[in-house]
Amino acid sequence: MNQKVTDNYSLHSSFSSSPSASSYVISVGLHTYCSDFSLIFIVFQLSEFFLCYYINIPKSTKRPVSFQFKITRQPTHSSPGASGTNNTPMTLPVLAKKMKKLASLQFFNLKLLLNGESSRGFSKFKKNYKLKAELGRGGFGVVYRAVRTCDNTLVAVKFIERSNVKEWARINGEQVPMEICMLAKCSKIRGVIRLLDWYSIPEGFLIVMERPYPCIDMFDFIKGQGKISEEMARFLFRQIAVTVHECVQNRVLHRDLKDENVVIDLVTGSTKLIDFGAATVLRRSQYSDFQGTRLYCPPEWFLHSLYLGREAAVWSLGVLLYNSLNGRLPFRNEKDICTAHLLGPLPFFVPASAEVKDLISKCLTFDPFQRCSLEAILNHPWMKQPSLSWELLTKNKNQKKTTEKMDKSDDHHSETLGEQSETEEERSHPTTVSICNQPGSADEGVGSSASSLHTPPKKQHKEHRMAKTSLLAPPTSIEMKAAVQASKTPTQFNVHTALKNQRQIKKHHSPQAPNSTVLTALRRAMSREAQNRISGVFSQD
Ligand SMILES: Nc1ncnc2c1ncn2[C@@H]1O[C@H](COP(=O)(O)OP(=O)(O)OP(=O)(O)O)[C@@H](O)[C@H]1O
Repeated sequence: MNQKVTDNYSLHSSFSSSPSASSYVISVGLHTYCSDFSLIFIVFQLSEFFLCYYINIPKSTKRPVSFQFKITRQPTHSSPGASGTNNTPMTLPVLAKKMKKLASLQFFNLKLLLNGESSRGFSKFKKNYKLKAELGRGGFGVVYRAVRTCDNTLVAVKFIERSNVKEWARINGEQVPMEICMLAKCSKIRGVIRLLDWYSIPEGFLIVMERPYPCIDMFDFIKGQGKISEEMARFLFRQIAVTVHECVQNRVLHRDLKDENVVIDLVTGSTKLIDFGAATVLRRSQYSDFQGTRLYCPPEWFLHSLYLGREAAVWSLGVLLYNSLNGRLPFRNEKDICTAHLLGPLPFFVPASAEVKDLISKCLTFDPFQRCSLEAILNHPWMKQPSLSWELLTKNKNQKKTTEKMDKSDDHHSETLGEQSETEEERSHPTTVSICNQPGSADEGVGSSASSLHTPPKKQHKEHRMAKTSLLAPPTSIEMKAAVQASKTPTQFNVHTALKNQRQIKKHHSPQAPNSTVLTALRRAMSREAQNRISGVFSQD
């Protein structure tokens, strides 16, 4: 056994047992949390065993220190069936499994004991912020409205489960999800949502961000308008493109650029890029991993499972701009993404200038090496045209309606997290869907299928994107083979078979949408305060 228990602790392989085999000693390496406790003694009951932690930490230790678990069979109790025969202790694998489960939670309490109250623990969070109702959710996180109690600043709090974190980084020596690190790196960029704070709880992380008020995400904004004018699209897109360029200059690649990840301040019209959950450090070489939204993903990913950072960002911006103007995505599925260029220019469902069409086609160039650069987007003639002010752009009735709606909706969300029932919570979020091409899913009627590229059906003309996309796991090699095959031989049979196969695969690979377990985790963390108090009693001993 040599298992990683948490990011900060590891169980080493040294089991030793007494001659009577009635007790074990497990040595545990403690890598980070060193404080000036000299001895801590805690007892837990594990099945028919008592588990004792002996922790001996010299004062001001800089090096990793170790402590021991001693597991002793209860003298009064013996259960032959459960884990062995009389006088036969649990088998090592069973014991190790139980230990691992128990240890991951107990280590968190241990950290509190060693360091006193953590400055990034849940009780500190509770002291500083008042959590309110849910604001939005995606594939990997739930975002809550909250208020900073000291000055009533409105904030958004995103909870991400530890198990959903794919990439880690370090801030001041502490291991954090890459999302926090990337947000911190972009904290000075005006168009990026500002990271205010973050907290670590055993189940995951709480990211505290600024929350413009009143605000709306761009998906809802476009949906509310049906479509937005070219002037409005320019006003918003220019800010987004500048922000993406600035992120890249800070060596941050967002990798999930889409309307759902842009928040619009309805008073000023300024846009804020959110959700750095798929972000990573920008590099010159190609990437072979992807966690973003597939309908915004460039063809090279589906065909070669590789992409270059800047080039992929330009493609996503092209999808975003097309979507802003048309109220629908340009591609319905991977096959569309890989084959649309063979079928001529993309259809437009609204009148659009030649300049904006030119910019979109330059962003959505099939060959990444021929695709325009981020700088070329910023210098494109369409981007250089003067735009109206936000006040003038929003003077029409529709936009006012959206603003008023947002004002009211915030008033409605005054209930605290503890008061919100789980059924209410589930009812209020029926829109998160997978991007599998299920009938009635987000992609049905969104964008253009290969067959509809030249002759858009009249019915589609009035349809708008109704539901948000969600994150999906990267395609498997089978999926990619299917897409490549489909792009090479676009006959109805192959396409149908390939997509059917992909659907089946996706069923297994889509991450589970967060459900009430996330909320339960938060509630559990709230009640942990009580548990910590009990741990405090042990420390006094
Ligand atoms: N700082 C914020 N201010 C206002 N609204 C926000 C903020 N952060 C997130 N939201 C809302 O919450 C929604 C979900 O947030 P976010 O995209 O970060 O979650 P996610 O789980 O990573 O989503 P996805 O699966 O789309 O990547 C957003 O679409 C937006 O509506």
